Amino acid sequence: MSIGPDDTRPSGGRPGTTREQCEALDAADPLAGFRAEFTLPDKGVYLDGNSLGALPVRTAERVREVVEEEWGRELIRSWNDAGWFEQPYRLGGRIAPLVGAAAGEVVVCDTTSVNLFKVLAAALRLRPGRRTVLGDGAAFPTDLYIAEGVTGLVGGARSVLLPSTTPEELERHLDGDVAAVVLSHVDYRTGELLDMAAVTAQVRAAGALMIWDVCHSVGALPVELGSCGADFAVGCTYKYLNGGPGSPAFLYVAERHQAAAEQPLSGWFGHARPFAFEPAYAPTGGIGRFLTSSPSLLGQAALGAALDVWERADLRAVRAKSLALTDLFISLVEPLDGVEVVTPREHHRRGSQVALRHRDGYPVVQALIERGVIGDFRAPDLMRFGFTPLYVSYAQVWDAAQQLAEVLESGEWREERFNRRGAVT
Ligand SMILES: Cc1ncc(COP(=O)(O)O)c(C=O)c1O
Ligand SMILES: Nc1c(O)cccc1C(=O)C[C@H](N)C(=O)O
Repeated sequence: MSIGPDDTRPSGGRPGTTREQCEALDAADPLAGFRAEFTLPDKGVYLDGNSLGALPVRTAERVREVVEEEWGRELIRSWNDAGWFEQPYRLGGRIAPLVGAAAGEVVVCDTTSVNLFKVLAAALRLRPGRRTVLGDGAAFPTDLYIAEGVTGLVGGARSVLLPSTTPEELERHLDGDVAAVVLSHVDYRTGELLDMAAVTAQVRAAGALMIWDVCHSVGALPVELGSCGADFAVGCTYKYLNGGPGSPAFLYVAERHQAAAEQPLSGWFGHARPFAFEPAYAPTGGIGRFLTSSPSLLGQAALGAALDVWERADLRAVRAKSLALTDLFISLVEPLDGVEVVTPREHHRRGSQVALRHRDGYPVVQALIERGVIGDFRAPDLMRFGFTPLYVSYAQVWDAAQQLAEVLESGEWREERFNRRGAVT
């Protein structure tokens, strides 16, 4: 089977775009030049940037400089001379425009889970008469585990999981006991994008605080934490921002909360006078009070190099291409037998990935990976494909859809080696 206009489509199926048309789209793509800024396999299509972003070409050199020059040659002097102390703030300031925040509202530190622990605990303290934390039962589980952990430490607090995130369901649960709501801007499985402005307004109207997890939207689309009125947010940098495996995460605290917010991981980097070595904790002003420990400088160096690319990328162009790539992929794969497109078709409800339900999604993804098309699988039956506009081309989307059609048509995914459940990512 092949995809393209010569196919016999099931009724309702749209005629496909040809590969030549995709090549023409690539030739006119204003973001095409960014591809050369990443190290990518010569062959194949990488559609897993929603899990681990690709390696920016400049990263290795920047990390080498920090290792050999700042650390190796300058040693301890680099804390002051190379600006190591300021790095969490500086990187936060560079992420701020990508999430619609002011520079002093974002800081880079720790991991998404740890940062969620900090901001959720701070939110509970800001709403002392309230004890419920609402989360989405289908959220990436670490968020739910952290909500469980935080509420477990606060007398009388509880974590309640919503069966869905519709406005009606939220309304049903938003009573006077809800202190905070934690939701993902883009769902890690389905790719569904929530209306940040509307949800935030609804939550705040009920007197609760809104905490967004923007792991799957930062770098994929413009995020507007400030104008949407978000109270707190957390996000990772290893997906669309391309900071590297396990790269440091970030957190956002709206300026209006910074003076009163108190987070429980009160380590010395959040102290007003860390080098006075005082026995009692006294938080510093501003976003800095959300720091805990010494920054991980090598990880931060890699993130800095990745953010250099973002200085030049126009997020509106990224969003436009992301929607075009996902539209293209959906139109090419929706007629395939046994495939159900789970990701919303409406642009305003879609992030930058496409999730396809297939009964045998796991071995199908393994067979695709062997052919060089790298996506991933999320139980029980979702094949996930992430589209990163800085380095995925239209022709590659066409090739990936063609490979999927061939895998399904040939039935090669039935081979025993694709059905061994070894891989975990
Ligand atoms: C929505 C979401 N939140 C959090 C995480 C992970 O957090 P951490 O950086 O703590 O591993 C992920 C994926 O890894 C995620 O998809
Ligand atoms: N963060 C990951 C990791 O450290 C290892 C493997 C995968 C991941 C992921 O990013 C999973 C991802 N959050 C997801 O959307 O499923």
